[in-house]
Amino acid sequence: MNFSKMHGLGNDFMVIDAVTQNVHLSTEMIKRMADRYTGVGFDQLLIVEPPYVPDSDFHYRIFNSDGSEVEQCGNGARCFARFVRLKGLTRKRVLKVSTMKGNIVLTVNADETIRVNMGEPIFEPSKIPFKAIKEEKTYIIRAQEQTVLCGVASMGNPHCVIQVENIVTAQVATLGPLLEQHERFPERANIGFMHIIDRNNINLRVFERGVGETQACGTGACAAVAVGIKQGLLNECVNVNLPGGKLLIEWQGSNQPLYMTGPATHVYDGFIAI
Ligand SMILES: N[C@H](CCC[C@H](N)C(=O)O)C(=O)O
Repeated sequence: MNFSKMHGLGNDFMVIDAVTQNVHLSTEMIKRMADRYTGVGFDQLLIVEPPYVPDSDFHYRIFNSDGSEVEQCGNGARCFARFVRLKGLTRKRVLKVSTMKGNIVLTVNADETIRVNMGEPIFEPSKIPFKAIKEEKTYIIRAQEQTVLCGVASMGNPHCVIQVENIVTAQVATLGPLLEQHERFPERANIGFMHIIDRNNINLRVFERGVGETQACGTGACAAVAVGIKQGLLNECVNVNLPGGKLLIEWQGSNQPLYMTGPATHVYDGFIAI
C-alpha cells in the first residue's frame, strides 16, 4: 500500500489514498504502523476517501496512534488538502470535505499555506461531551489531589483548556493524562495548556487524546482561542505559538465560523506491504 508521510508543524501523519487504492485496516494494523520503532510512526493516520455527502469533494478519516477513530484534526486537514493536490486527485484550491462529525472547507493559498473553515466552536456540555450542570466560561475539575480551572470546547473533538503562567513548567506530563481520562469527559479529551502573552498572542502545548503531547495540535489551537475569546481574554485574531511552530486563528464570536491558517509539509512517499 502506497502512503505519504506529512506533518503540520511537527504533528505528523501517515496519509493514505483510499480513492485509488483498496484500504481495509484493523485497529491492530493501525497501532502497528503507528509504532515509531517497528512501524512507519505517526501521531495520526489520515485515510482519504471518495465523497460520502453531496456537494463535497472528499471524505477523510482520522485515527490516533492508539487506533481510536476521531472526529476532527486541524493539522491533518491542512495536510489532507496538500496531499490530494500533490497526488493529482484534484486541482481545486477550495475543497469541501466531510469528516466523522461535520464538513469543513479548505482553501489552498497562493503561498501554499492552507486556510480552514473549522466551523463554529461548540460549548454546550452535552455536545462536547462534558459532564456539567450548565454551560460555563470556566469550570472547576477535581483531579486526584488537584483542583483545576479550565474552559471546555469542541471543534468536533473534545478539548479542555487550562491557563498557565509559564508554558515551560506547565504540568503537561502529569495533568495531561489525568484529565484526558477524567470521568467528566465520557469520550476522553485533548488537554491544552495556554499561556496568554497578550490579547493577540498565546503560547500553547497540547496533551492529545489517544497520543500524548504533540509538537502541535490544530483543533487544540482553535479550542484554546475560542475559550480565551469566550472568557474575554483574547481578541478575534490570535497567533498561537506551539512547540512546532505558529498557527493563525480567527474567530468573530458566536454564530460565526472559526478559521485556522497554517502550513502543511510533505516529507516522503513510501510503500508498506500489509
Ligand atoms: N488527538 C485528537 C485528534 C487529532 C487532533 C490534532 N492532531 C489536530 O491537529 O487537531 C483527538 O483525539 O481528538
